[in-house]
Amino acid sequence: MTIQITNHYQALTEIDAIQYALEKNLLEANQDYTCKEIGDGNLNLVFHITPTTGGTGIILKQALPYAKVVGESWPLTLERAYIEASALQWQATFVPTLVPKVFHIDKQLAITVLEDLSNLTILRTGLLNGNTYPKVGKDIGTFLAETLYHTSDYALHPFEKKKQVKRFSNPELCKITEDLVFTDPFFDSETNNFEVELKEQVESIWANDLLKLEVAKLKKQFLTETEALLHGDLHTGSVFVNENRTIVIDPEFAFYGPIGFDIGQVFANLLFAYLHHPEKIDRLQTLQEVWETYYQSFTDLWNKGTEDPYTKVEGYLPFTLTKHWEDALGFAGCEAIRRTIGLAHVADLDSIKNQNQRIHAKLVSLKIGQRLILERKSITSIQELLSLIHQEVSTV
Ligand SMILES: Nc1ncnc2c1ncn2[C@@H]1O[C@H](COP(=O)(O)OP(=O)(O)O)[C@@H](O)[C@H]1O
Ligand SMILES: CSC[C@H]1O[C@H](OP(=O)(O)O)[C@H](O)[C@@H]1O
Repeated sequence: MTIQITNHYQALTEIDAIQYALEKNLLEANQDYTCKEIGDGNLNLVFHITPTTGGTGIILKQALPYAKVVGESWPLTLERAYIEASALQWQATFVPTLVPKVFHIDKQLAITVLEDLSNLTILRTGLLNGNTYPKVGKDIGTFLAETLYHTSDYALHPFEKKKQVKRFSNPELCKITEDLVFTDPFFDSETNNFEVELKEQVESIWANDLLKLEVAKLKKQFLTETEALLHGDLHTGSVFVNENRTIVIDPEFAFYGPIGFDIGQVFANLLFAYLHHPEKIDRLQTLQEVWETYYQSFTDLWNKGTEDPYTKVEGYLPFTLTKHWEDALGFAGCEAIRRTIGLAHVADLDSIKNQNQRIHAKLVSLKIGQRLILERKSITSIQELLSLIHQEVSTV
């Protein structure tokens, strides 16, 4: 079967993907290739095309016009593919070694052709398998500081910043987060999914108006603040690693939002890695390194000079970093709760085979999630955060 390369969208097959890449001169013509669809995410097709003789190939990622995890009943804009590719290209200007190379973009077919990273491991998988990655905390901290600072009002002229806010308007993907992270888990919604053993705890969340008021405030921030271009879905399944390299992939949820959202998602997903392997304290050391690197790198970028004269005013930098910290804790709390009882779970918790241990880990996640939301303004240091985590792991 061959595909006509037209302006009309069609979802590719594995054979189509090879032909497409050959026609676009993305592969050498005088070789044979094999192609496998390897997408394990919730939304897209990911084709891995390699020479039949072996070795590195290319990745062809194509958005489907619906959410793959649910099916055609959940239509989804194809424009997200272009947002993802554009975010990767912009991020590459700040952190070229921390994002995959983009070889080709096709807006009509919602295709992005990317560097093949299959010799690396998805961070979530590597951590679940018991591996440790000494560089990853610093690399993610650097990624966060560089991408968030350089796309913010601190670094950009206000005209340029507002142009970028428009360019990265991503309402359909934001709506997924608004529903799945901030709303559904806090109400008795159909999308929720949790074990019966969690019911009592879940119902106490649904009945807790004080908690819901704080989540409402966090959701409002997500809806309205345009601090920087966020990755928007920065969990450990969005990071490739080996001992030497860290590569952040999959920014299809990119949009202008509150800086603490990206940081908080990283915090929560490292917490899940720790809850899976509570004997592996390095997961929390990584979390600490993410924050400390972020703090130092953001400070250095700020001190080098910014667009806004107010950034020279004493107290403004600590005020800003305190806001990022408090927001990160609150957003981490929402992520902890939604990945435990909402629609999209994480393998870190779901794959714990022993039933008692799994339920314990999930109860801890729910408890920590609630405390981070409620106490985000009174947890003032990384040490306090780590003590809170240790306390909950040993007492629930
Ligand atoms: N550049 C790449 N190199 C190798 N494998 C990749 C690459 N990008 C994605 N993958 C594989 O495809 C999977 C899904 O990719 P991802 O971008 O997370 O898709 P989705 O947007 O559907 O979540 C990843 O978990 C990884 O296994
Ligand atoms: C219906 S999308 C659910 C969920 O999936 C996205 O994550 P992934 O990167 O695994 O595709 C995102 O976190 C959404 O909230």
